[in-house]
Amino acid sequence: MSTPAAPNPGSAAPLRRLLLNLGPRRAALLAMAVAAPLAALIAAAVLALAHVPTSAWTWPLLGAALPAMLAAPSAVRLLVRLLQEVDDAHAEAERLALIDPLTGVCSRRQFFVFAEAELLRSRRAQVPMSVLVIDIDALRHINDARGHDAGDDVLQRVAQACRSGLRDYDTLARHGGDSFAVLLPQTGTDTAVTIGERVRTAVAELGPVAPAAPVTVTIGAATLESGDAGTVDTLMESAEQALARAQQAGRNRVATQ
Ligand SMILES: Nc1nc2c(ncn2[C@@H]2O[C@H](COP(=O)(O)OP(=O)(O)OP(=O)(O)O)[C@@H](O)[C@H]2O)c(=O)[nH]1
Repeated sequence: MSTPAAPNPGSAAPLRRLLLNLGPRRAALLAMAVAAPLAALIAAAVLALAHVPTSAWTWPLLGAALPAMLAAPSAVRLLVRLLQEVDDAHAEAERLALIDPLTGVCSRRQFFVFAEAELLRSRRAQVPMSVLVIDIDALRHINDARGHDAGDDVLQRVAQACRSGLRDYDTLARHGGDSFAVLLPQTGTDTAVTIGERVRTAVAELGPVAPAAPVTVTIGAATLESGDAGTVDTLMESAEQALARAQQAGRNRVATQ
């Protein structure tokens, strides 16, 4: 999935970089701080002209206000554009915090937000919940043999294959460089293993994506039964341990905690 390039504060000119780092609220305050004296100066000059044409203040005020009046439209346009950039940069940063830019699946951070909410829900409803940790086998070899772009392509296609094996209400997330995590709400161990097998088969059926060898994944599954004590972290640890066992047993398989 291609994503629009995010505005990069690091490469912007100093003033723009300063504004991009401000955040929308402080940027709006700064804009007001700049605009207010400008508007006051212009207003004072207009008043001086209208009411006291011969005052000693008239010509100095006009002298100061004239460049400000001439520059005002461009200054306003510039401010509006910079404020828009600040807004866009922050919207993009927020989007990147929620979504993995390479594969388009949920970010790891967002996965944990959903998992914590699901844990509360499953405790209240007294139903189990499960997670899968899906690790791509030998991605390092693919990167080394075919290059990083081929590895990226594998990651994207594996993400699509995983999605095809999941239900609409399961959440697929990028968990690490070469791994994904899946949140399976209201799901016990047997169903978690069935879904894990479906995902594993969908990936195996991709065939040889980049190198001659087909791409496969190894999956660890873990379940928090209703009534179990435990946290999202311990649940994920159990899935990681199951994954390690499946890898030791030869990869391209699903194991439970
Ligand atoms: N192309 C690409 N490679 C990545 C990305 N993130 C991590 N990797 C690569 O994934 C590989 C992970 O290596 P390992 O932890 O040894 O895992 P592996 O080679 O898949 O081996 P096993 O998982 O043990 O089967 C490394 O080569 C990383 O460079 C990414 O976003 N794109």
